[in-house]
Amino acid sequence: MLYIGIMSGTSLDGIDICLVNIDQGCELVASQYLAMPLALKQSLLTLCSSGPNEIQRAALAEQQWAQLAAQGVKQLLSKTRLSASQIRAIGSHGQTIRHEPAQHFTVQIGSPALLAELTGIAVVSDFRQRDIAAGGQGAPLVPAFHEMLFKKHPQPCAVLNIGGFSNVTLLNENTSTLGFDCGPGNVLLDAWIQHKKNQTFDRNGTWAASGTVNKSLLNSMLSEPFFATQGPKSTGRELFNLPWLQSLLAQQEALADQDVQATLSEFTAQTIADSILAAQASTRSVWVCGGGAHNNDLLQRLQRLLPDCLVDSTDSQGIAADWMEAMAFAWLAHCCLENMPSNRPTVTGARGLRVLGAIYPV
Ligand SMILES: Nc1ncnc2c1ncn2[C@@H]1O[C@H](COP(=O)(O)OP(=O)(O)OP(=O)(O)O)[C@@H](O)[C@H]1O
Ligand SMILES: CC(=O)N[C@H]1[C@@H]2OC[C@@H](O2)[C@@H](O)[C@@H]1O[C@H](C)C(=O)O
Repeated sequence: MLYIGIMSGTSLDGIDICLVNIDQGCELVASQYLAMPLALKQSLLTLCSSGPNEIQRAALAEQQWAQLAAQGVKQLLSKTRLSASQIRAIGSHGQTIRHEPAQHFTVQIGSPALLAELTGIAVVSDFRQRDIAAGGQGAPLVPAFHEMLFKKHPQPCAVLNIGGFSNVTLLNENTSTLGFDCGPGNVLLDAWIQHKKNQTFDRNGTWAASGTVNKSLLNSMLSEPFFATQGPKSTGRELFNLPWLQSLLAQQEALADQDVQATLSEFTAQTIADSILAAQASTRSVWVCGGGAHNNDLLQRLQRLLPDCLVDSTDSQGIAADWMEAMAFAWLAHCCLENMPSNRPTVTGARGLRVLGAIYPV
């Protein structure tokens, strides 16, 4: 059965759209990336913190987001010569603009009704709400998908997504799947290079590699209480953002800009390595996906901090690192339509297994 998965992640770089065939597994058929137009990126970013007239701004931004996503779906259908009627459903994550699990809410916008109307395809969306209602974090949700994809791979292993934030799934054939957000992924690296060099990201981590890690800044970042807590846990831009970094920098001696980037890269690698070792010290392979899988500097630091593990992209396992999350949301839509629970209570802390998603039929 053919499904479309759409992910618009916390990096706000763009919308990932993929076409998959779901049978026994989940096979990637085609994909389409749409860069986020600057004005929409700015509107969405502004909605990530409180401000005037939010409801109106959110309602307008989600219409623009749905128009863009629908355009991408049409491009994908035209290049694969498929018609809307051949697609069972779209699984659309939408765009997270708030994530406050401690206050029992998370907000993803993306007007699934408009997306269904514009594409003529049923849409499954609002995946996080039921898990939150059941007392869970509502994130991360990809662990069930990783569990399905990697069940035949040697375990114990970890599947690591480095997107705006990083989250890990720990698989061990003898125990229940674990998973949690490790902390920032690319979000601070992106924010710092944007602030200092007006570039959207540090390609291959070259700028970070040119700097020197500052121990004092590193330790002050690592002392953030989020890192001392065990899972279930998830995080977002509410906690880790440019002002968070700047408030720590204000307590330091002045540092060269590239040294801050190097320290951010080391910090990101260390929070990931520490959380993998704390939760599953027996891990021997770490399969990396998400945009951070392209950051050589970050992966080298991670490999150095995890000397007993093989750290490599999921590409090496035949699973496209860039499309993992979009594929996951196609599969989550399938689970919803088949009435299959897709949260993992050991990951999110929900009271039990739940079928996730709301259906917007055609
Ligand atoms: N060649 C590269 N070198 C370094 N970093 C890269 C490269 N390509 C992508 N990235 C990073 O990956 C980010 C995008 O990753 P991704 O698309 O996985 O994020 P996302 O979907 O927003 O994530 P999530 O929802 O998991 O937080 C970019 O913002 C950039 O920081
Ligand atoms: C609330 C939210 O959007 N969280 C994202 C974010 O990006 C990475 C990490 O933080 C993860 O918890 C989650 O996304 C993936 C798709 C998940 O739910 O598994």
